[in-house]
Amino acid sequence: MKKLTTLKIKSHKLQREKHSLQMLTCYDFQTAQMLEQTGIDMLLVGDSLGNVMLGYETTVPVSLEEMKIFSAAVKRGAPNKFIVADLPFGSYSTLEQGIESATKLFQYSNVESIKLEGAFPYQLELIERLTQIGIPVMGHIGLTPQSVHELGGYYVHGKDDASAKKLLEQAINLEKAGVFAVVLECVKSEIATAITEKLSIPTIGIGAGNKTDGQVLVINDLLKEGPHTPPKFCTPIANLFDLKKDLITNYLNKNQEVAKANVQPSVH
Ligand SMILES: Nc1nc(=O)c2c([nH]1)NC[C@@H]1CN(c3ccc(C(=O)N[C@@H](CCC(=O)O)C(=O)O)cc3)CN21
Ligand SMILES: CC(C)C(=O)C(=O)O
Ligand SMILES: [Mg+2]
Repeated sequence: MKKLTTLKIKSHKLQREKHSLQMLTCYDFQTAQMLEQTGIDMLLVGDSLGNVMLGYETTVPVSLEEMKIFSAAVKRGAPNKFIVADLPFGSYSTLEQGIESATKLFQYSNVESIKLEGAFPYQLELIERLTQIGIPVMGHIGLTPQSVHELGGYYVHGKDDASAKKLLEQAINLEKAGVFAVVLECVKSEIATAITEKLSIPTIGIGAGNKTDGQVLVINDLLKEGPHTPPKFCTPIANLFDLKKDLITNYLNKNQEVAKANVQPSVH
């Protein structure tokens, strides 16, 4: 399968009845090697790596250096996939800082594009500037986890008229600013559908119903790599945590038996 391009992604609307854009997060070399051999459209080196790879409570502590290391590893494992890397919290707090951070992440890791959260005026300007430099940008609105402390928690957005109107405006502004696609995270299904109808670029949903142009999930949630139940919008297709735990436990027990059998019984 040929690697996607921003041009192909932008024209996805023309064939959206035929194909849903499928995206999963990926953080490491070997998982990237595995996904490289699947039909997946796009990989996201999400700042959710802070949660699932590094054990941070939120995505807020994730640094640009960490994003650079994981993004470069994923690119080495999946050179023929279209890769998006998240700009982390605090790396695009001003226009100039955002340009510098995005350039560093993009150039170092060699990924195809970057993603940033929000649609405030300075962020729209940042998106315009980045696309002018040659860095494709994916937008992200609704639940923007980097703002969890400001938002006051993880919840579904677009529940009332004012919030729904704001989301639609943000999505339209992002498209005007030049994003090639936009993530709608935890957006009320009806609003996500309305945004999807309105935009000419694809929408990628997570906890936003099933009418978006594509879907993204955290791969560790999908495979249940951790001990806790994933967010309710994700139904795991496996339980790798228990599977790996049982395999290792069996291996340890077998080794103990072999070790015991090898020891000469002591004579009393
Ligand atoms: N492992 C993981 N999966 C994710 O989907 C994810 C991350 N990490 N880190 C970054 C953000 C944060 N996200 C989150 C985090 C928590 C909820 C959550 O607690 N949801 C509640 C429902 C909240 C409500 O509706 O009020 C749930 O029970 O699923 C949702 C999305 C999505 N992203
Ligand atoms: C949940 C997705 C959209 C994300 O931004 C991440 O994994 O960091
Ligand atoms: Mg993210």
